[in-house]
Amino acid sequence: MKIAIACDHGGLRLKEVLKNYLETNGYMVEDFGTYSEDSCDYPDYAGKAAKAVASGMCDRGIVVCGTGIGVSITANKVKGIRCALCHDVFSAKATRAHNDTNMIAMGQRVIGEGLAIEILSAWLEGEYEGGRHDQRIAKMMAYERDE
Ligand SMILES: O=C(CO)[C@H](O)[C@H](O)[C@H](O)COP(=O)(O)O
Repeated sequence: MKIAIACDHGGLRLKEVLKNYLETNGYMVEDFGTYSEDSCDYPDYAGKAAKAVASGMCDRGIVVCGTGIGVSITANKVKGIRCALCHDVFSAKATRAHNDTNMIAMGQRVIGEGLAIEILSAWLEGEYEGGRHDQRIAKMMAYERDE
């Protein structure tokens, strides 16, 4: 599985931790930056990762900023993206099972590294349940087409 990852200056340290976890566990990682703690604008980086997932270049995406909010809003503006902001393991599992999310967002200023890794691991391993959730996702995605 190939994973797109991106952050702003407020998420750089956590992005590096998550990237290291992914590479250690056999995932391919495409890092869309940022690469330093110099102040920058999160849409520039979260947008690139989201487009890589939407185009099929990457299978899933992870975005990190201070709160996770700015990067998740940005990612969800890209057609085909369902990005969940998760700061607990229950939500990470539920959003794979019910929402079939293809991206996850986290905030470096909100949670610690150990919890972030547990959340990421649960999300990566989580399976979409299908069934009653199919029609809900279809209705959600229809808003992209203004239906
Ligand atoms: O987008 C955010 C808030 O929703 C992120 O937390 C950013 O990382 C944050 O806004 C950056 O703030 P800074 O004061 O420029 O470091």
